[in-house]
Amino acid sequence: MKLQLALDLVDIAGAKEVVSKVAEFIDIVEIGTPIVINEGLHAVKAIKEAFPALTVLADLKIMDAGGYEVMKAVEAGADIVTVLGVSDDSTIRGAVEEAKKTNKEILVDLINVKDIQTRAAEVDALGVDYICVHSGYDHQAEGKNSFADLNAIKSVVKQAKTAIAGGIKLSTLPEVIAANPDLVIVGGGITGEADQKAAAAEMKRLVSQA
Ligand SMILES: O=C([C@H](O)CO)[C@H](O)[C@H](O)COP(=O)(O)O
Repeated sequence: MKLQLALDLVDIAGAKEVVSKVAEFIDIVEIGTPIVINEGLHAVKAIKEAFPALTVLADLKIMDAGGYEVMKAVEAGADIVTVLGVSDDSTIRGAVEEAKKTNKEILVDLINVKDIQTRAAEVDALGVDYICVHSGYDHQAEGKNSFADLNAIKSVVKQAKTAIAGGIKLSTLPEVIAANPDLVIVGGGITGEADQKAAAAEMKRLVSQA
């Protein structure tokens, strides 16, 4: 099981500062959608250049033009790029084809997908690398989480790795680990802590034991 740090509410300088504290405890660093909106793909390039040993995920949440947008993210240094599960099969197919050209990976985010079991099985058949259940900020504000969704997709996903994101904290991590995803994605559960290094270290310890 791997740990991904999601960086959302910071600029490039702030992202570098957080990663320099926790790099030894994370497997993947995510350049979150809000950073890409604020800073563009320069943020992906800056973090890859500063931390070349880390796998970098660009959370573009692609909805259309899958091949082109994956190409631009990979040019900037992304190792993994996200595409929305609600997008058309042709968008996901284009993203997968483009990523495969350079041995990069695609994570499909099932945020706002209504029938997640059916869509998870469909995108699994399209050859994506990760399928992620995700309660976004707006769902989190309504008290929702994706823990049950993870169990639901695990029974239908045969090929891809599974991932979970959305409001995961140290207190809820054991419940997430019990559902056995391949990848746990944590943003505020690390970045919002007074001692980010300690939070990341403890999360890495728990995730590594699974
Ligand atoms: O993808 C995310 C969200 O939609 C904002 O772009 C976050 O990276 C993801 O939810 C993880 O962050 P936390 O919920 O703070 O753990």
